[in-house]
Amino acid sequence: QVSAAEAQVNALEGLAGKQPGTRRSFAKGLCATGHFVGNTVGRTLSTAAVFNGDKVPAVIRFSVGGGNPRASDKGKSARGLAVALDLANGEQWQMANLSAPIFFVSRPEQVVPFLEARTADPATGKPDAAKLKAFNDANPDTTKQGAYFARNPVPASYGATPYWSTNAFVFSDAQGVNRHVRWQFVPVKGFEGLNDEQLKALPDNFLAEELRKRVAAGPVVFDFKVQLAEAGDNLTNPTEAWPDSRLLLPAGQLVIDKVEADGAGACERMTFNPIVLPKGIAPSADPVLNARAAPYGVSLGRRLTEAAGK
Ligand code: HEM
Repeated sequence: QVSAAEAQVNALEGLAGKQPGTRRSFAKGLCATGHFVGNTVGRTLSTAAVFNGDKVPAVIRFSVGGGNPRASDKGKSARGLAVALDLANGEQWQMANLSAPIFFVSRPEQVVPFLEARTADPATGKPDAAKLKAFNDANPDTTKQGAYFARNPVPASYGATPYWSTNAFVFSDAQGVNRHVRWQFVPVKGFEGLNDEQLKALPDNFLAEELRKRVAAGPVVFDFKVQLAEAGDNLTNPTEAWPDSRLLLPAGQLVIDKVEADGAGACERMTFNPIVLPKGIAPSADPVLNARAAPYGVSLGRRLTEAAGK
């Protein structure tokens, strides 16, 4: 009997091929460190101690989507920003955000068939086009994230693209009011994209070195912005962004001031489990969010035991 989480991780391995010792999703990446500082808006929205205004140490990982640790940095695919904040009171806030406002499935049950429809048929070495079309036709919601990446430029830097929670969370304030939110990390210096000519001139691996150079010249800073849901917004489907007209409130900043060498750093031998949250922030009922803890654990277990040669 294979659990849903094991089946999801198996399907990620099926698509990317077995890549021992690395994450089964967002396999390519590097560690960084810095800190988070919350502000008064954060304190108004949530009682979480992370917003108290003190510097909260952050372990960070930037990544490229997919299960291949040798993926090109030039792909029209996701970039990831994972953050683990160690609060002075002993709590942790872990998150794994990506460079699109939406995710590729509405429901966890779609993950395995989505990946399988894109996996090469051993007979032809290519995905079965008819199978992919049938899946897409039956699940049009799963084509929206790909369309988002296709119409947006490839980011020039890990430090110059926004990242979204995509899933909704619940912030609780001191009066006991609960608000559904989604958050974004927005680079204070703005988005930098690459045109086709610039892309051609770059090697497949440029993001890690670019980030080291950028941070050597000065800290990379993201505004942490909280988007508030209004009545009628879909709270449980991460393929549906909320309208841009929703209030978007800056509640703090993430500062990155150190980038590790390839393969080094605290982010390597841990996972970023998005339902590890401080008191004052809770998971929403989004089924995709609640399905994330188990496969992250499965992937961590597999890669750590492989790395140990077990
Ligand atoms: C049921 C749906 C999902 C499954 C099965 C899944 C699976 C995974 C797995 C297996 C990993 C590797 C974990 C590790 O080895 O540490 C991972 C990492 C990641 N996932 Fe998901 N995921 C899901 C949903 C999402 C969503 C909704 C987002 C949107 C923000 C997301 C963003 C990321 C990012 C950015 C990472 C890399 C984190 C890091 O750098 O450690 N995932 N996911």
